[in-house]
Amino acid sequence: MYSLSQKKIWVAGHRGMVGSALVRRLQSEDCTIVTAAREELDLTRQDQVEAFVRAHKPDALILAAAKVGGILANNALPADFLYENLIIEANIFQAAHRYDVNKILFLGSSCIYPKFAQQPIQEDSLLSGSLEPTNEWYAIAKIAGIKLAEAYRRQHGRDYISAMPTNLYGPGDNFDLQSSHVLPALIRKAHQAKLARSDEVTIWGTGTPRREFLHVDDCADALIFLLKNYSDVQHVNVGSGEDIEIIELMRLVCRVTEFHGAITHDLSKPDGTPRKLMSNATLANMGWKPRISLEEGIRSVYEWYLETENSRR
Ligand SMILES: NC(=O)c1ccc[n+]([C@@H]2O[C@H](COP(=O)([O-])OP(=O)(O)OC[C@H]3O[C@@H](n4cnc5c(N)ncnc54)[C@H](OP(=O)(O)O)[C@@H]3O)[C@@H](O)[C@H]2O)c1
Ligand SMILES: C[C@@H]1O[C@H](OP(=O)(O)OP(=O)(O)OC[C@H]2O[C@@H](n3cnc4c(=O)[nH]c(N)nc43)[C@H](O)[C@@H]2O)[C@@H](O)[C@H](O)[C@@H]1O
Repeated sequence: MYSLSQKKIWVAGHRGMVGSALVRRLQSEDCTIVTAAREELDLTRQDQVEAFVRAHKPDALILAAAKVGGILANNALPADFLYENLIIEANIFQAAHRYDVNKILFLGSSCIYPKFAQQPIQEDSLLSGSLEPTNEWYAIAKIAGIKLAEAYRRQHGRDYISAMPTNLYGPGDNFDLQSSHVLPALIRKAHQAKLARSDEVTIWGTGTPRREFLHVDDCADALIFLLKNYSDVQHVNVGSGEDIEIIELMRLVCRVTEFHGAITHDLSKPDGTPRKLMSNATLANMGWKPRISLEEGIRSVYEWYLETENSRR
């Protein structure tokens, strides 16, 4: 058991969707939260990362900073997704070890697993097959992050661990229709179609791929649970244990947003991996489970979207 009491915890990426959920969750712990905005600390710059870690000497850090995006952004910007994520990870692990930060929680993603991995995906299917081409650049960088945690543990005895969250959603998500993940895009599209009194709304691809979703507040809770209770070389899946077809997800979003038109398909856009439901047995066996149902989560995010709509335009 790792106690957070009186500890200094650096949340790297605290302005992002996951980072801000982690800050909310850590506020109920007896710890000091350390943060730095990108303007004062660019994590792609080794000198800046070293100076920051040397100056602040956190007891632990959670790496929730990354170049992140949906299927189209991943496919369109392979160099950015590979380079930025690799260098952020390399800088942070190196500086943490150099200045004696003994605890890191690294965040990967369910896209690290082979495109046709057996479902539900067990942690040990990593590197057992080919990756999904639309996100292999990001996946390779995330696999490197897992291996950095493993390597520093093996070579230097560091307590560095990795968690693989499934597709996340929640307040603070990116609603840009080109670069976002599917759920914020569908909420925005359905809402805009309702306002425009349109007869239809368009989803990308066939609608047959299945995805697993977890509310970011459940994810943050699971991550703090792991930080406190887990110390091993094996990365841990963080998911809800349930998945849904994209077309069904759109129907659910239409119900929540009260858009009653038809759903059409843009087949020029990729489907990506057909299914990536992760096994959540490792976390469940440790006693953690999610609390927010998908419908409840979508309703609360839609409320958040409406409240913040004006500030986003
Ligand atoms: N969203 C998902 O569905 C999902 C699923 C699985 C895993 N994850 C993982 O969760 C983590 C966080 O994702 P997220 O959804 O919260 O993404 P996000 O909302 O885009 O947040 C990423 C954060 O990283 C910061 N950042 C990126 N590059 C930086 C740099 N060079 N220097 C300083 N800060 C930098 C961003 O800063 P700015 O605020 O300045 O842009 C932002 O605060 C990532 O590791 C991701 O792989 C996310
Ligand atoms: C969690 C992240 O998942 C990402 O994969 P992935 O689930 O396919 O990424 P998403 O962009 O969430 O797309 C999931 C599925 O939803 C479909 N989809 C339907 N309509 C839309 C839409 O309007 N916008 C978007 N974005 N999708 C849409 C999309 O074609 C794909 O089959 C990876 O690229 C990342 O690397 C990361 O792992």
